[in-house]
Formats: sequence, C-alpha cells, structure tokens
Amino acid sequence: MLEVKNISGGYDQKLVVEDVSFQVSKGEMLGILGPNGSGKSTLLKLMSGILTPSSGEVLIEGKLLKSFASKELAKKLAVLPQLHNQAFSHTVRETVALGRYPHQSGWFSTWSSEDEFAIKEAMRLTAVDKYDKHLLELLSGGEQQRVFVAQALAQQAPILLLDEPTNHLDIAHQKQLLDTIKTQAIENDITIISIFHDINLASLYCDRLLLMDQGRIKVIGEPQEVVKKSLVENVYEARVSTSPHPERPKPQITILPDVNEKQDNQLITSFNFKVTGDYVLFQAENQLKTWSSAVINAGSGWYRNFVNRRVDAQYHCDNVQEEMLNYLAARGLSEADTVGMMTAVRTTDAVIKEYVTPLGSLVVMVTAGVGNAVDVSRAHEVEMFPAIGTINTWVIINGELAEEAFIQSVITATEAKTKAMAHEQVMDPRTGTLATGTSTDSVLIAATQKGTYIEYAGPITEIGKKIGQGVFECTVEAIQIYKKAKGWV
Ligand SMILES: Nc1ncnc2c1ncn2[C@@H]1O[C@H](COP(=O)(O)OP(=O)(O)OP(=O)(O)O)[C@@H](O)[C@H]1O
Repeated sequence: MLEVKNISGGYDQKLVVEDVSFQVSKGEMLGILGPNGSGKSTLLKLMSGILTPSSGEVLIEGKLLKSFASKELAKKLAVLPQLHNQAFSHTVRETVALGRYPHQSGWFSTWSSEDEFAIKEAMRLTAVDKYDKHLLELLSGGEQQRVFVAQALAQQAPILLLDEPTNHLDIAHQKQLLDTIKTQAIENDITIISIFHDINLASLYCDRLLLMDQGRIKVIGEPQEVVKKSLVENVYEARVSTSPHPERPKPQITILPDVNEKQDNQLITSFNFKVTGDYVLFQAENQLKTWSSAVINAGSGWYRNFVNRRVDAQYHCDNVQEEMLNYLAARGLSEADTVGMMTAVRTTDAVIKEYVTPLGSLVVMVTAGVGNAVDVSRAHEVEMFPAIGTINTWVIINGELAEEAFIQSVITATEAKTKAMAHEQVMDPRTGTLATGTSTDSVLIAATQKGTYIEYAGPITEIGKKIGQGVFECTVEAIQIYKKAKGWV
C-alpha cells in the first residue's frame, strides 16, 4: 500500500533522515517513535511530499509519490501536521470543510451531499460537532487538535499521516480519538501512520512500531519487539521498566526516576506489629511493595498497613469487600494504604518472629486454623462445603525484591507451610490423607525495596532459606496453639 525505499532527506545540505525503508499494509496502524530531533516529523514530511528526498523514493499503491498531481495525492493521503500557534479566521465547520478540497473539481465547485456527509461524520467522530459555528482561535489547544483531525478524516483518503494526534488532549479525548482512528483502520481499511511521544499509547493502539534513532530506523516490529527495556533505555537515554498492559498483550513502560523522594531507611521489625483480640495490625512509616491474595487490595501494589482481622466463625456477608472497607475506615485505615485479610482464628494466637540473614532481616506472621484442612491433590475427589479454618502467612522483608523473588517467596512460603502441616500430621478428614493447606489460605509477601537487591528467593538463596525456616517454625507453632485451644492435644 505504502512503501518507503531507502529514503534520505533533510534541510539545506544537512541529512536528517538517512536510508529509511519500510512498508505499511492496507488497514495497518504504524506508530513512529523516537526522541526529540530523531527525524520523525522530517520522515513524515518526506512521506507526504512536503519535503523532497535527496535519495530514495516513496510509492503509494506501487506508484511513485512524486508522479501524483497535488489534488490526486490529497485523495490518497491526508496529513495532520504538528499543531502550531497560528492565526485562524475560520469557523470549526469551515476548517473541517477544507478537507473536502481534493474532492472539488472544475472552476465552479459544486458542494455535494457526499461532502456534507463526510464533514458531519468527521465532526461527529471527533466530537467537535457542538462547536461547528465557533471560531477556531477561540477553542482550547485540545479542541483545535480534534478539529484538525476531523479535517483529515473529512478528506476520506485511504492513508492518514498524523504528527502527534493526541498532543494537547486529556486522557478521555486521547482514548476517544485513538479509538476513532483505530476504528477507521479496522472497519474502513484506512492505513494510518502516526508519530507518538507517548510510548504507551503507541504500543496500545498500533499494530507495529518504528523506533527512530538519530535519523535512522533502530527497530521496526510489533510492540513487544520494540517496547523493550534495553531498547527504550538505549535510544531515549532514560531509565524505564516495562510491564504488561492489564487487558491487552501490549507492553507498557514506566519511567524510573533517578531522584530519591527523601531519606527513608525504615527497618521492619516485630515492633511494627500490634496484636489485639480484634486484629493483627502491621504498620510501616513508608509503603512496602506488596503481593498478596488478600480480600482488600489483592495482587501487587504499595501499602503501609496490613490487617489480619478476626471475624466470627459464623461471619457471613453478601458484600465482603464493602463490609471490610467499612471496618477498616472505622479504624482510620484508608483503602489506598491498606491490605486486609480475615481469619476466624484468635488473633492473639498469631505467631510473629524475626529472622536475620546476611542480606537483610525478615519478619514472619502466621495465624493458623486447620479445622478446614485439605489435601490439595485429592480435593477433586471430594465434596467441599464452605468452612472456617484458614492459614494466613505474611513474610515482610528488609530488602529490594525482584519480581521473580516475589513469586519465589510465595512458592517457598507455601512449601514451608505444607511441610509444617505434615510435621503436625494435620489430615484431610474427607480423604484421610495428609493435608497440604486449607481451602481458603492467604499469603502476603512485602518488601521495603531498600537495601540489598534480592533477585531470587528459592531455598538456594539466603533469603529463601530464612523464609523456609521462618514460615515452617511459625506455622508449626501456630498449629500447635490451635490444637491446644481446640483441646485436640
Ligand atoms: N525546517 C527545518 N529547517 C532546518 N532544520 C530542521 C527543520 N525542521 C527540523 N529540523 C532539524 O531536523 C532535525 C530533526 O527534526 P524533526 O522535527 O524531524 O525531529 P522529530 O523527531 O520530529 O522531533 P520532535 O520529537 O522534537 O518533534 C532536528 O535537528 C531539527 O532541528
């Protein structure tokens, strides 16, 4: 559909774009990324014919760009330039109508119902129809941007070249505009080539990305091939980390600042815990990076309060989340800062111990009720009813854990818990076999993310050894306390 072959070009004698080649298919959305001054806008100008290349060529549907008459080219290619401050004296509708220029013919152009429809539709899609009689210069930067996108859409060209279309737009309008543009690609087979400064938006919406570096292509490929930590850090010279988008297979980046917030040398100890008949409460001065399967704020996040709340054995509630949030709020614990879980075990029976490793210390907290013990390998054979009895395990580490270390901490803690069950000969009453846990166990791993960097947390590592020892010892002790309280021993 559109082919760029070994194109080079720039201004005066200076080459700004050098030897760039790529193809874009019909209906494809290609994002152009790159640092300031890397040649993105110049490349777009070379592709639209605004600049003449010093070598190489651009082909549209196999035909050389330079062989198109200007009106014919405008029927093939609509361009949204970077927005500049300039004096406008048109209304919104008149500005959008300029997009119909290539469809007018002869000395006395006639305005057709097709023109009328194209303008109306473009204004509707970009949500500027309500401003149709307003003067352009009286609109905000973001509103003006949407008017120019409407003008490009009204042109009804099969190829759209966009230079930062989301510039000046708030997030709702960024989403609305990119949804609209993407819909044009999917439903009307429009080919879209767009410059982006926002790597995350480009990754989310584009089929492929082209990363420019000093006038050349550094890489071109699907978002997961381009939005890589090493590539982005190398080209943009900024520290970033990448993470998956929650709904789409499109990697996202986060900037990693080099400036520290303030001095923060908090050391987590058992003094951070407060135990009452109502709850086990852990509180830290600063937020810890946390992974958990709690009722409130499960998954990963940064929190400074952890609550293991005691509930009655008959506790039942239709909306557990809401009830738990009310409980926390009544105790001055904000949802934004707190991980909350529940147990029917006496919270005063919680076992809390500190462990020291050469890499940094950790604190383990366990509450264990095993009236609902289950052999996980046989659970599929038996009928299970909701029952009370849960083991809640917290491991709080002074150190900086890598993502894999968080996951390995969960594995290590779970293995240690299962070993403790075996040690205490806790049986699954339905199968008569050794239980591995209960049906509603919860785990929380948290780390200060300061101090020693801890890449792994399996039992081959110092930290893994202490998690194994700590969770085993605390769980054994908690089970023994539980058995005594129940009069089993
Ligand atoms: N009209 C011009 N005349 C001379 N040099 C120019 C002109 N426009 C751009 N340049 C130079 O060309 C280089 C690349 O500019 P270009 O606008 O293509 O980069 P870009 O990647 O789009 O940058 P940005 O992200 O800042 O918009 C820059 O060094 C710039 O100074």
